[in-house]
Amino acid sequence: MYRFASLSLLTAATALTNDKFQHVQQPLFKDACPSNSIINGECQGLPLPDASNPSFAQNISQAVGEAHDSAHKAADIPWTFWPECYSNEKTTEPYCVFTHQSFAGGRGITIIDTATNAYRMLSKPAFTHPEVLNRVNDFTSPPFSVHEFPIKGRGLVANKTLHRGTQIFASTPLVLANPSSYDLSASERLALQHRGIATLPPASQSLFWTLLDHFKGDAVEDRINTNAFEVYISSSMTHAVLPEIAMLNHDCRPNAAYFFDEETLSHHVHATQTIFPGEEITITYINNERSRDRRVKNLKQNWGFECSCSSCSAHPDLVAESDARLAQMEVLAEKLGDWSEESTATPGMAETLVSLYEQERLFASLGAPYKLAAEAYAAVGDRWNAVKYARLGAELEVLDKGFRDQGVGQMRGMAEKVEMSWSWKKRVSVGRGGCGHGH
Ligand SMILES: C[S@@+](CC[C@H](N)C(=O)[O-])C[C@H]1O[C@@H](n2cnc3c(N)ncnc32)[C@H](O)[C@@H]1O
Repeated sequence: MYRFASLSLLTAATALTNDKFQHVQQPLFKDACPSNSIINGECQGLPLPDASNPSFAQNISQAVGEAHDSAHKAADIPWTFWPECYSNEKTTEPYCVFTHQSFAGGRGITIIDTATNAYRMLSKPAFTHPEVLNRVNDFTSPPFSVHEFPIKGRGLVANKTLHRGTQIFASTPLVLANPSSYDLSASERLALQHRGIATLPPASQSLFWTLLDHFKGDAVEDRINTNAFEVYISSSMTHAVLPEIAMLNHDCRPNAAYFFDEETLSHHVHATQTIFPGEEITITYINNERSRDRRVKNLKQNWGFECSCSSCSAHPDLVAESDARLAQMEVLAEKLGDWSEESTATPGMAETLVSLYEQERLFASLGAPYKLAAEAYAAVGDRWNAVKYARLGAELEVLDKGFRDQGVGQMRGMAEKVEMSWSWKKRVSVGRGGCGHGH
């Protein structure tokens, strides 16, 4: 019997308090009181940061309450708790834990990163213009319910019809953790992670503890590793834990796509095809334009699970047909991407490529073949088909790459003024037949 529950009704595990994690670092400034730490004649134990060039004391562990008081007393610290920081000979800058409890209307965020990166994030509209998050983290009437599946565990199931382009939800991360913090010793890294979770607002801590811990290692680190997504902020890759999107299971033929918007620090999930009530909403964790064996291996190696989606578990005869189509797609994409004089690419090839994606049910990935088709038609001067595919390409790519993506902008520009696009009549020449309709 399947069990349905709304996301907000998920049982929350008891949040760990910071006390549960015993940290044994000795304070470096044990008996000293730095001159800029004396407030109202009282020593705060840690030097105050200069907001424009913050430098926090390292390798000191304060109790959570103490860290809160220190941050509260300091006039120029934007964080709710005084950051705990560690460094060693491998790190170029200390790694700290920065928690901001009022971020995103009180959902809070904890950032495990260098002060340089954390303050860079702090300058994003997500912090400076909180109203940009007004429509984010709204789960009052979600278009899905949580459902327990055999083998793969919990997943999200649509409770109403979702059409292509419908936003399913948008949310901000609870944790942003720079993977370079692995340069710290395990005890220091875990100290930052545990402090990060223990200092989130209680409701967000509870959400964190509902997450799956696939690898059964340290309770916090395991939940981060099982559920984190790689995102880029100011060109720097970091791991984002988003508890709602972490409920979405993988499918090699997904019906939803997501992107991370680094300005608003928010993750957006949209339907890429019609999803009917009762259908599971799925995303992909990997590149699906690979053979079945490569996909299965990738999921096992990087995510640690045996893929149970329909295209992973299909009959070997069907797998062979699918793999043959995927191989044909690779050849066609390569030919269409050849802009040399010797290129044999035609709009017909682009139509075949689009059709192969559809036959493979790779609807969420159609943006790429649409773009190639738009360029192939533009290259022979076929305005209307070029515009048709440029619009379709922009529409789908935006769901996967975001509103600010350069490629999306290019497709929009092409749909607007195809004659100005770089590929316009690129494959029309006397030597190529010159009739304006390709080969
Ligand atoms: C981000 S979580 C997804 C939510 C998870 N099912 C839960 O109960 O919290 C990723 C984990 O879900 C499971 N999973 C996701 N997609 C799967 C699939 N297609 N087949 C088998 N297991 C899957 C794996 O255990 C994987 O490590």
